[in-house]
Amino acid sequence: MNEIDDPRIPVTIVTGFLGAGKTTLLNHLLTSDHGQKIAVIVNEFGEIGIDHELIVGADDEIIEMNNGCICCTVRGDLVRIALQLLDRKFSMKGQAYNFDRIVIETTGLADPGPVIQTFLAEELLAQFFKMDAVVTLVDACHAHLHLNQGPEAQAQVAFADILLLNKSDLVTVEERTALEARLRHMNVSAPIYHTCQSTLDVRYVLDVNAFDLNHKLEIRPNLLHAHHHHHEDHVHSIILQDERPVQLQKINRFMDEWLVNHAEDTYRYKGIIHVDQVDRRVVFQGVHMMLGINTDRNWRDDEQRLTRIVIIGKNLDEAWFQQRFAECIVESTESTL
Ligand SMILES: Nc1nc2c(ncn2[C@@H]2O[C@H](COP(=O)(O)OP(=O)(O)OP(=O)(O)O)[C@@H](O)[C@H]2O)c(=O)[nH]1
Repeated sequence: MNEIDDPRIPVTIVTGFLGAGKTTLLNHLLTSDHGQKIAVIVNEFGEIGIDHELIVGADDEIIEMNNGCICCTVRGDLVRIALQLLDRKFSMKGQAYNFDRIVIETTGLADPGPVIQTFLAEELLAQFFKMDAVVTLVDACHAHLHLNQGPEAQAQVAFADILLLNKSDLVTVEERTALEARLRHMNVSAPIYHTCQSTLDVRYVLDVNAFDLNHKLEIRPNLLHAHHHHHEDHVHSIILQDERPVQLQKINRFMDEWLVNHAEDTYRYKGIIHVDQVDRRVVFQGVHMMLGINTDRNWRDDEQRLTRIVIIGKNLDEAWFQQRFAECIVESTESTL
């Protein structure tokens, strides 16, 4: 489906480690002049939430989920809340609440994967909502500490469609550059913006369709060439790319094998596939085992047909991915058969 025609309600997930600036970003989004009504879902640990007290939206609806971490115990709650919001949006009754989009702030320790999966996997949610972007706040001052400490911060970087390097007032230009290189190695496709008080033009984070790799690659084709190898982080990105067409059955087999053997370590993957004898682009994206694949528009005459796949994961065996991908490519002598 063409993203412009997509009538579904956009969902933005705001994630990031403890204290990175998530609530500050939320306030910025709620007070900026974009003319949209935002329904906010805030997930906090503990019975009594604090964050909602700190959120400034006047008209906007703030819904708290305090019964646990959004990625573990409250997935059912998330479905229920999203469906209730939907009900109110389309309700003919007096208290209809006609919001334009949802923003979900996860706890600092949440793995955003299950939240994305919920929106992809629950049929009703997938029908009415589309993932707009996962926005990950990184505390520029403490990022190395957070990233070295445990898998959560690394996973949040891996899942990001947009990375905000926040608190840039607290670090030097050299420190920022070094951190950016580290993040770029972990997540090759997310644009990185440097922010102070989580402030930036909202057009960089809302309605960007960032979950759809196609869009991003069209804007910044060189993203795929950024490659660094100088860090020890377990999370990193792999790029599979070739101008020659791939054979459908072979790429299907490759992806089956990939999901059977490597789904757990594959946080995010997105791609456009140039399939032999097919005039339309095949696009796919997924999270762990949850894969969505479809054909979208025809290749344009003025564009290079190209397969481009980005995989972000933990301890990935790049040689295996490259080799299996290479085996899917149709040699020019075969393609006319
Ligand atoms: N110096 C500096 N402080 C900032 C910046 N952005 C946010 N802060 C401060 O950092 C603290 C944490 O910001 P929050 O927005 O509450 O962070 P959070 O990610 O929502 O925090 P948790 O909900 O605890 O995970 C607050 O005191 C903010 O005022 C910034 O760019 N520079």
